[in-house]
Amino acid sequence: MKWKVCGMRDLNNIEAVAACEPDFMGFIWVSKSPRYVGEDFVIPALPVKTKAVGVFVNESTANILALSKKAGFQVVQLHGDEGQEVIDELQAAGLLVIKAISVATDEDMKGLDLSPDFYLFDTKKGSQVGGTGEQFDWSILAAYKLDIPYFLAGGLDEASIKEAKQLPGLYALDFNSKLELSPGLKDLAKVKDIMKNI
Ligand SMILES: O=C(O)c1ccccc1N[C@@H]1O[C@H](COP(=O)(O)O)[C@@H](O)[C@H]1O
Repeated sequence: MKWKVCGMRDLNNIEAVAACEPDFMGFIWVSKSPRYVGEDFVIPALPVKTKAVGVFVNESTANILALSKKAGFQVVQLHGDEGQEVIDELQAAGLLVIKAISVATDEDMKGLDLSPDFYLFDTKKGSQVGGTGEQFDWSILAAYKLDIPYFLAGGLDEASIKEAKQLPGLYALDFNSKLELSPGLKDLAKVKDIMKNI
């Protein structure tokens, strides 16, 4: 099972979490987020195994591509209304694309007709996208039949691992706010627990 730690920002904390070698580490370029890295952030060297992910909400393709070169991420996570055209442009530029879908009911799983490299299913909560710290009803995913693998997100912690692993089509677990001491700062003891149990 692959795993991702998202919402990183503090350089010492990045280094400590990177030593646990998650498969993905996420950095949030959303100015309203308490985990926003800021426009001049450059991702420090990560282990070869760990892919850097830039997280965006309705950012322009041109800005994402410019930032991917300046900041150094190979994967993009899109949490807004981005459609196939944006996904195509980012993939054509060599980026892997994760398209986030907010889920509350079975209805939210209908009409998934995009072709990202991965979907990411996250908790729907009003107008908030991402970082809710709350889980949705995972039984909705029991009927998942698409060939596109997905990340599971939304309030995941160490206690989520066993049940989540049973889900069909699951590619990776995405940990964020439940591991935090404060926004953007992960509790290393919790990260190590996950590393051991994943
Ligand atoms: O964490 C944020 O602040 C955030 C802001 C905007 C878009 C995405 C964001 N985070 C992503 O949300 C999911 C779930 O996080 P949580 O575990 O519920 O806190 C995760 O993929 C984060 O990358």
